[in-house]
Amino acid sequence: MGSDSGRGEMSPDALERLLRERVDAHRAVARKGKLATYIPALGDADPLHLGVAVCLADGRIVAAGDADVPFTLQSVSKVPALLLALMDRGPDTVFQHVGMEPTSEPFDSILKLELRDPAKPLNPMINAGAIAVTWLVAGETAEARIARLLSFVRRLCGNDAVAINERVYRSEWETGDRNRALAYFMRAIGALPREADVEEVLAVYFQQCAIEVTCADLARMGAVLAFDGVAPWSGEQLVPREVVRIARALMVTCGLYNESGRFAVQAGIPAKSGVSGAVLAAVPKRVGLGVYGPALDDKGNSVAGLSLLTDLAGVLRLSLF
Ligand SMILES: NC(=O)CC[C@H](N)C(=O)O
Repeated sequence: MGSDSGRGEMSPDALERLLRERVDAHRAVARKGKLATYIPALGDADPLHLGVAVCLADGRIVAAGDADVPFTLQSVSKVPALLLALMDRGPDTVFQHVGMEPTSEPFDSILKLELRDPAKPLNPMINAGAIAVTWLVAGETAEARIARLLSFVRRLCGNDAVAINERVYRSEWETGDRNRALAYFMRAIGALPREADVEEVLAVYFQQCAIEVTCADLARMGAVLAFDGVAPWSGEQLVPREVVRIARALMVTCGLYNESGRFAVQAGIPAKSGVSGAVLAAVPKRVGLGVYGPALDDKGNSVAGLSLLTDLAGVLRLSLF
């Protein structure tokens, strides 16, 4: 693994040994967390699973633990949705509809919106902001927008087989009252325009959350972010550099909701979590990481996943700061 911080190279074999050892050391941390059962289908996961994959500068994947267990993106999908909306509309338009400030509230909070403080969602990494961003993704119909998003995620993951988990999608569609309330409230206060079809926006949002991947897919997505929009396995520029820069900044400040500050201090890596236990991480010019550990802490972030990433950030000197 390339390093510009004086550590020199670590061979893929040595990295794999390190990952295996660190995964084993952090498995027990999962016992402190709980599955997200407010989306009933997520309750079927094994809370003790823990997997990690690293995508290197040459596109190679090194993985350990339960890295082959599939899981849904959930809030990790907020990153590709933001990238695509920025590419479709440009930053000026996107940030007319969503802010760029961190939150001290949980990811699904309505509080700040109700106080109109400000009258648009705080940032694209919380549910309200992501719903606004999903609405900004170009496409004539809900079907067209989710099709564009899915094909974009496939490109970022370097995997054409990535698909939507219909069971997880339906499970959230049937129980997603809180997101429904958020989205209708947003339309009521003008944070979504009057002409927005809220049910359609929610259909796209719930489907993007239900896109199913593995740790390797997530690690490749992280690598595209780490290498300024270029896919290391093909050399293709998938996302403009400036758009990637915006996404990485928001991942550092907002990616783990009201736990982003602690993680920035302790690990210092741009990251985005999801309630499935997914964590996407991107270390600029170094590596992309995908972590899966479905037991969550009280902020809704993978408890063992974050402790594993914090540990790896220390051992491999990955902190930006
Ligand atoms: N934090 C998350 O991963 C939330 C995503 C989930 N689909 C929701 O909207 O509630």
